[in-house]
Amino acid sequence: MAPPSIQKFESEEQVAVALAIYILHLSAKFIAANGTFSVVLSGGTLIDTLRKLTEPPYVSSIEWSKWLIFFLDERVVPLDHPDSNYKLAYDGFLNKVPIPESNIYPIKENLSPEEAADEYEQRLKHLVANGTLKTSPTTGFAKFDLMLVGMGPEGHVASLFCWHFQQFEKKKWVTFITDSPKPPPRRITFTFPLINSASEIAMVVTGEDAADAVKVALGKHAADYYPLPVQKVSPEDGLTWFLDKEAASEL
Ligand SMILES: O=C1O[C@H](COP(=O)(O)O)[C@@H](O)[C@H](O)[C@H]1O
Repeated sequence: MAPPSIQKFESEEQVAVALAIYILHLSAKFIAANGTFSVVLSGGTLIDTLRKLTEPPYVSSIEWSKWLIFFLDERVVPLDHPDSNYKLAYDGFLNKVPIPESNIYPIKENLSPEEAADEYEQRLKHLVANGTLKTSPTTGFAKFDLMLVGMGPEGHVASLFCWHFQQFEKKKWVTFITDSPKPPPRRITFTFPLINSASEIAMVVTGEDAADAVKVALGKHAADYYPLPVQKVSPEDGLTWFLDKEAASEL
């Protein structure tokens, strides 16, 4: 993999604009190549940073009907619950753009975390089998076009946390956690082999709370310590960090 591109901006507003332009170009590129654009969303602050895509001039420059939307991790709560990443994404982004409902893949409700993870993994495998999603020839996992990944202040990504075994999963595509250190405790999450099979990953990190973990991940001593989950993000084609001034303040 090529070294990551690290893009630093003066403000979160500038990150939002740069992210919209980056996504717009990838959307056009992948739709021209495959006819669709498969996008995986994190929850958290990332959703607000996508706001420029819903505004002129970007909103009318995208073929939204070709987008396919998946969720990098999800809290095992009803889809209309305030903790649901689907609800966050729907209220903040998805209901503002014309992506067909049938192209959006939330988790199934009323299942245990283990059942919800297995069901989502089976659905992804079915979408690979019927040609909706591509497969990585190197890993055999689904190969999403773009993952939009946020990071918690202690370096977690998706629902893969420090000191929790889910970050070491090698075979499953989607796994579950019932004791997440960040509430709510019951969640499902993509695993690192699935995350790292993506073509492109944008690590979108803003705010001073993230500065210490950004320093650990990208600073000159990054290789000296036991890696944070975020340091295991390593997609097949391209990794781009979008940082605002506060998040990059310790670099
Ligand atoms: O719990 C979660 O946290 C991370 C980071 O969220 P942020 O608010 O610090 O940006 C998020 O990426 C993940 O999807 C979410 O479930």
